[in-house]
Amino acid sequence: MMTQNAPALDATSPTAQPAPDQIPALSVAGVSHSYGARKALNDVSFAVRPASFTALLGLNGAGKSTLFSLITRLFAVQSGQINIFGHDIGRTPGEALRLLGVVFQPRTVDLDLSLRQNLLYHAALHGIARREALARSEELLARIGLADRAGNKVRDLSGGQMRRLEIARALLHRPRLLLLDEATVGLDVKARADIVGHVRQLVTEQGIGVLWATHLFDEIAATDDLVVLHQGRVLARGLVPQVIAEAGASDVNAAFARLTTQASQSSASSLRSAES
Ligand SMILES: Nc1ncnc2c1ncn2[C@@H]1O[C@H](COP(=O)(O)OP(=O)(O)OP(=O)(O)O)[C@@H](O)[C@H]1O
Repeated sequence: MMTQNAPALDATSPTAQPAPDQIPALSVAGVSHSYGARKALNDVSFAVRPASFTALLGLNGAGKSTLFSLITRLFAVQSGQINIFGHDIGRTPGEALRLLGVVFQPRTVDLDLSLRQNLLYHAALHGIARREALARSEELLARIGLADRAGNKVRDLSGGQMRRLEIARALLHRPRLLLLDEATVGLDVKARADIVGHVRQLVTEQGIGVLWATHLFDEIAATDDLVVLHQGRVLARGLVPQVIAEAGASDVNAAFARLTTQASQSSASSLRSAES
């Protein structure tokens, strides 16, 4: 089942020139990716609206990290197209990546530097002048409640605090689209709720478009946009209540179970007919 969405969420609709406020923060259109003979993504299409929280829901191996590697240009796009606020990441990577902030699944802060040093180092990589970098670092550290720890080594922070620091770092160059790949992995319930709450505030207060990759149903809210990714394919996309209703389910958990069962049954039956 493929859930249809409001026009702004449809990456593949043949609109001529969308109005600037309708340009998706992210559009992924017909993207496939293979590692040798293994197809990790198969004709993936969806969009993230500006100032929205889009949950990308998939189990381990669904293809979430592969998709993030393509959006951030760690891998070249083999087929399909990815645009960030209308900028094709292949043809105009500078404009596209300038608008993008990323928090990867593995921890990437330097444990032996202070919080402030981590931020300043990253700001320098983005070409932000030192005085401005200092001001932005202090502002972001205050926002994540760690201003008083600015001079401490990152090693002394809790897992949740390190994640908050990584989110602050991803925001230093003031991106309009933020990708987070399983950002709450390894955190306790309270730290997870804090991180999700913080990111949701970025959407409502600063209008940032968020793509939040997760395998945890309780991180998804009724007001979110949802993309269900399973074995490299998008099984459903749309507002959460839409996806649930179209799957004939009562909640996200049940919708996911139904959609993935149907997908497994249909791939088993195509395998049987190919063999007969
Ligand atoms: N470098 C690689 N070489 C070969 N196959 C890979 C490689 N990276 C990923 N894969 C395969 O591609 C598929 C998608 O993996 P991917 O890591 O993108 O999924 P994921 O949803 O991010 O899962 P996880 O949350 O476990 O990282 C899986 O079948 C995986 O085994």
